[in-house]
Amino acid sequence: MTGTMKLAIAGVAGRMGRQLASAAVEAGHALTGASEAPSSDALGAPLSNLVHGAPDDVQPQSDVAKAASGADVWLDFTRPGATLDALKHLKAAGVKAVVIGTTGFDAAQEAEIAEAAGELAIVKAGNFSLGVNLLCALTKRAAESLGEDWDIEILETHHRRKVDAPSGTALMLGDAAAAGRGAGLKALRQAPYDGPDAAREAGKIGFSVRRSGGVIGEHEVTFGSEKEVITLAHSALDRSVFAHGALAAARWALRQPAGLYDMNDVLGL
Ligand SMILES: NC(=O)C1=CN([C@@H]2O[C@H](COP(=O)(O)OP(=O)(O)OC[C@H]3O[C@@H](n4cnc5c(N)ncnc54)[C@H](OP(=O)(O)O)[C@@H]3O)[C@@H](O)[C@H]2O)C=CC1
Ligand SMILES: O=C(O)C1=N[C@H](C(=O)O)C[C@H](O)C1
Repeated sequence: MTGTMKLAIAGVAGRMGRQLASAAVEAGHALTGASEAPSSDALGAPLSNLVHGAPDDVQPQSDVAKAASGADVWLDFTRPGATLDALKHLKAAGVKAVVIGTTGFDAAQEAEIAEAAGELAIVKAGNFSLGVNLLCALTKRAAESLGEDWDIEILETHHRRKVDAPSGTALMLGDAAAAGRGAGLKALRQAPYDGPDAAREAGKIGFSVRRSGGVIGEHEVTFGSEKEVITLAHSALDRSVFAHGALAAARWALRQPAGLYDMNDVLGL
């Protein structure tokens, strides 16, 4: 499918919400609706107040059904509770596809998303940038090639306002590394290094987290043996990379049957 998509953006006043709205306007898509938290100052004000070039006659709503009405795609980069609440209303509102960028879901919440994918085409990713998705493929490949005597460690750095840790991207990289070792991350995740008995366990995948100022997102995977270290890394220099990836995912999802997809499916990686 080419041409204009009808889009609704959840959490439109947030960092990613604004990026998504601005990328959608730039690409000529129709912004038919937007949501915000019940306490948000942005509720009821024209979307053009938030994003240059956005329509004057669309206002952020706290009611998901109203925000989603008329949209083909719901783009959601908010908080786990908000995303799950929205999923309950989207099918009835006529939405065909959903793009979820929100991170920080627990296992029970992941299961709720999988259930919603029984009736909606959902693309969910902890990172929508091309670079990070390629980095995941490279990480899997390196983990396949290197034995347990190469320690896998993942370091992520983000801005001081990020609430979840480790980042969704770090967990994607951990999943990729674990898959390369023929296992799941649940089995291979190293307990945090903290306290008097915090030695590394052979074959485990460790995570370190930094929060600092305005850093958009930096990820590093190291494979360390006794005598050499391989480092694979990615830095996001602009949030628009996530928004452009999300719009590509939206376009792709509109052509798919109901199901749960990720960026590997969209990019054919
Ligand atoms: N997958 C990817 O490529 C990327 C994912 N992310 C993820 O996206 C999420 C959002 O990140 P970011 O934009 O930086 O965060 P922000 O806090 O800037 O934005 C989130 C927005 O959602 C709003 N919100 C909260 N509850 C609701 C609700 N019930 N209904 C509607 N809106 C709501 C917030 O409002 P309020 O502030 O008033 O609570 C806020 O405006 C995070 O989970 C982050 O990790 C971020 C970048 C890329
Ligand atoms: O919260 C953020 O900002 C980001 N979140 C995503 C994550 O949790 O990995 C993606 C990106 O790194 C920015």
